[in-house]
Amino acid sequence: MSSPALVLVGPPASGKTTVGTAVAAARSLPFRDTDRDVEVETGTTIADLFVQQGEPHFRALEERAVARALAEHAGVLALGGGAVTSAATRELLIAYGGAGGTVVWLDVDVSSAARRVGLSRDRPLLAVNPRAMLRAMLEQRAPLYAEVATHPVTTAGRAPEEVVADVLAVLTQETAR
Ligand SMILES: Nc1ncnc2c1ncn2[C@@H]1O[C@H](COP(=O)(O)OP(=O)(O)OP(=O)(O)O)[C@@H](O)[C@H]1O
Ligand SMILES: O=C(O)C1=C[C@@H](O)[C@@H](O)[C@H](O)C1
Ligand SMILES: [Mg+2]
Repeated sequence: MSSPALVLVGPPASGKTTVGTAVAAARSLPFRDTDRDVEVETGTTIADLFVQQGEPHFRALEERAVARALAEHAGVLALGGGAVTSAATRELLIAYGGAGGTVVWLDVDVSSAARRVGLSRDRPLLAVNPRAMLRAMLEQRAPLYAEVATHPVTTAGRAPEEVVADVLAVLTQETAR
């Protein structure tokens, strides 16, 4: 059993994969992404899982993947954008944060997120009217990210390098405590 050096939460296109990969490289830590874990476990893509099995099935797999990664991954862990919609996952994250873990919420505004998503079709929930979906997601989920986060970090209008520097500073500050 181990626990992550850092957990990243945030909406789609907030930069979890981009920032998480860079932070992990800077600290020589392994990077893990629960979306990827679910894809490896099922041998399919998240987009196909949504279409073929439905969102509730994906959410159940995601809940298990998050619990497993929180228990065994010692590096940087990025969660799927909607992972915090599970009360069980929020409880695990709050316990991890309470025990000294670091949960960074990468916050983003609707316009930046919409621009970053562009015409990508990899995100099933954003396949139709991405801007309106992002707006609703950001509004509904902000309190959930806030509930589990130990450190909010804004990414709106900021280059990935700036966000990476902020997250590294959070880690340095937490290690010194
Ligand atoms: N701070 C930033 N400024 C501008 N573009 C960014 C920033 N962070 C990430 N991006 C770009 O936005 C896109 C989405 O980023 P990324 O895949 O890291 O987000 P994510 O949070 O992992 O999304 P998902 O929840 O879908 O996995 C990528 O093309 C990335 O290069
Ligand atoms: O925001 C969401 O609900 C999602 C985000 C992605 O990371 C994937 O987990 C999936 O596309 C659902
Ligand atoms: Mg990602």
